[in-house]
Amino acid sequence: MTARIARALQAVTAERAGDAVLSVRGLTVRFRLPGGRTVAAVGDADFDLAAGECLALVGESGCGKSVLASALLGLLPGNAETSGTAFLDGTDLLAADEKTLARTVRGRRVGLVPQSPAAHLTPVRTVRSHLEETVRALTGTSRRARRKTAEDAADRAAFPAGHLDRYPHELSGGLAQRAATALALIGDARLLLADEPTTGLDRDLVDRTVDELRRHADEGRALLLITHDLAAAARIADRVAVMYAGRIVEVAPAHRFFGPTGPRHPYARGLLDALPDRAFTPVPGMPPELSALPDGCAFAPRCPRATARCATRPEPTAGVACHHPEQPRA
Ligand SMILES: Nc1ncnc2c1ncn2[C@@H]1O[C@H](COP(=O)(O)OP(=O)(O)OP(=O)(O)O)[C@@H](O)[C@H]1O
Repeated sequence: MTARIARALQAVTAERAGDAVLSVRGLTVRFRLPGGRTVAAVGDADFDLAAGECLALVGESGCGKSVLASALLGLLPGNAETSGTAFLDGTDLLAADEKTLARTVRGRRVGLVPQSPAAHLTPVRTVRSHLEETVRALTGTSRRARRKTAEDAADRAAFPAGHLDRYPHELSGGLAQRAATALALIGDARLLLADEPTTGLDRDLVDRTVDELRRHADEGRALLLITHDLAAAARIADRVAVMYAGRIVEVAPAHRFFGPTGPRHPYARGLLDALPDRAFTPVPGMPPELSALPDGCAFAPRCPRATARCATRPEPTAGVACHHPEQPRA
């Protein structure tokens, strides 16, 4: 049996055992470019997400976080090639056909707070109309109750009631973000993918938004929070997955990741040390082009701990893909 098949079986087992709402194994996405080049946007991602759990997916811009979320919803463009498995309640999202995804997955079993909310709103409809239409499509709510359900969703996402009759072009970035969050909460999906749900919000609204997402998870749903905002991740995540150049290089419990022990992958340490309230020291250098990844560890050229051994790619061991993981700080 190949390692890949063994991992897919493991995913089905985890999901059947009821431990996982979502069980992802070997998720790989490549984009074909003109001239035969390829972009390795996501490589061999493995993770599980349980009911009531929030997993924060963090990493520098362009490392593949949004592509991973789009793959789970079957929203990748035609030049993408996807492999691996992603089981959600018995359905492999990566193998499901468009009809299944459109009728039973998107919005109903998987909610999405998209990264560019304004682009997902129809320009000629007000926010209220978006919300009420989504309530109609996703729930059996009667016409009379629709208005109230829509207003409740807006309130949960801190979208002000006085702005419900505005059109998308009349919304600030932060308001569009909150409208998108309200829309994503309506279907009560088992899995919520929130892709940068706090962009454009000030700190109070960031806290309010992520707390609402956390409450959503606490009611027995699973939340994948994709974010640059490590403070937001520290506030609500149970576990943190760090992505670098398309690969998940560490998955750690949030209390260890943000606590005195700290993460073990040197890149994860670097991300934390770059924070203004920590060492405020950026990770030197730049991430590699995803169309020209090295054979070995992609972080090695920027890594203070790299040795000749890093010319071979490290496989994840005890949650860390590194030949020279850092020792716990405490
Ligand atoms: N259709 C496409 N064709 C080729 N490459 C693509 C395509 N879509 C995305 N990519 C590439 O995939 C990589 C991962 O992009 P992705 O949007 O997932 O990054 P990200 O981690 O979400 O970044 P950010 O935090 O800025 O949103 C990027 O290098 C991007 O250029």
